[in-house]
Amino acid sequence: MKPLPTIRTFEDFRDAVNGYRLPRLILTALDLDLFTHIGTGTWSIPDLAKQVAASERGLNILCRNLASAGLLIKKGGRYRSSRLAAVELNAKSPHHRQAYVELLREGWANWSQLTESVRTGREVDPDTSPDDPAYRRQFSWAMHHRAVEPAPRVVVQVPLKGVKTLLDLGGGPGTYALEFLARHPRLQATLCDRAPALEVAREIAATHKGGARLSYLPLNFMEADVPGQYDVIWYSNVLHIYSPEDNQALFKRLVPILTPGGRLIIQDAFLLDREGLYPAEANLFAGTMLLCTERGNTYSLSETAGWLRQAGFRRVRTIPIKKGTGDWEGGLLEASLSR
Ligand SMILES: C[S@@+](CC[C@H](N)C(=O)[O-])C[C@H]1O[C@@H](n2cnc3c(N)ncnc32)[C@H](O)[C@@H]1O
Repeated sequence: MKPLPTIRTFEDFRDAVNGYRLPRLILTALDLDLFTHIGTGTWSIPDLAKQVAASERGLNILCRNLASAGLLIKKGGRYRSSRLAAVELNAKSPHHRQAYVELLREGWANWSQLTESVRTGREVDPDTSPDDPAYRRQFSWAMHHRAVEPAPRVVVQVPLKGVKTLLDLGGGPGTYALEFLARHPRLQATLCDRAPALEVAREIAATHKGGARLSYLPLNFMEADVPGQYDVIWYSNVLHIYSPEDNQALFKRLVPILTPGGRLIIQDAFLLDREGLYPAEANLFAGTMLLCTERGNTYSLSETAGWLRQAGFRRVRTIPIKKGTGDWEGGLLEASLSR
């Protein structure tokens, strides 16, 4: 995400508040399933209006704006989809990122309840259980669609020389574990998550190069101890779901399941500056955690490093990730035990 402009003048303020307009136009296109209707065809507004059951006036304004944003291409009053819209936002395409797009769409409804969440300090939908199978399946596919691009770029930058066993803790659909396996032919990996997430992972693993070396551990790791011994524990995008206390207690419980010299590697939306304000994406993501989790937040690299040292890890360092190639900005946090 590009850095957000600082708000200094009233005009900056107005522009920042008006920033909701393009997202809202895109979400309306998704509500209308516009990119699926357009498909790979070229449409006049009257024909498209009939196809999507919308007004010509409304669709004209919508499509013009989507074209100025690059999602549609306009020529002589007719519209077609951009490559991105035709391939990744079109339900008829094999590369449709359905679950992740749906998760992004839900963000609007969640963020519209932010005032209430700030007042109460509570998530917007406390009744949805993280164990609900349908919810978990859909979320796991969303996580796969989200991670499928960054995972190979990140995994090549994680040093795993000599590592035989890896635990992907809260690994969801296994996107990262499978990339580690594909890159390291002697590695065995274990994927620990809730059972419905592991079902999705099995489906993905069935068509993946490293799938045969992946084992599955259905477990709530906050409630039960994780069995086994591992050279590396990969904890990716889970830290932010939990409170500092939850994470500190977990880190202590992970020490005995690591082999001597073993490492815990954390990937998350770390805040990087002293005041905990930047990167903007990591700060904004804390809002999503307020809205969607009971106790989650985003944390600074330095406070997380402090929890790791307290848990008994001897050396804590950042694994640098080349700018623009990470799941988030700022690299990974690696904590090692003594040998
Ligand atoms: C945001 S997803 C991240 C998935 C994956 N690690 C990635 O980076 O793409 C968080 C995952 O952690 C799992 N998780 C969170 N708390 C858990 C717990 N207590 N026990 C088992 N799995 C948990 C969730 O089910 C979900 O699959």
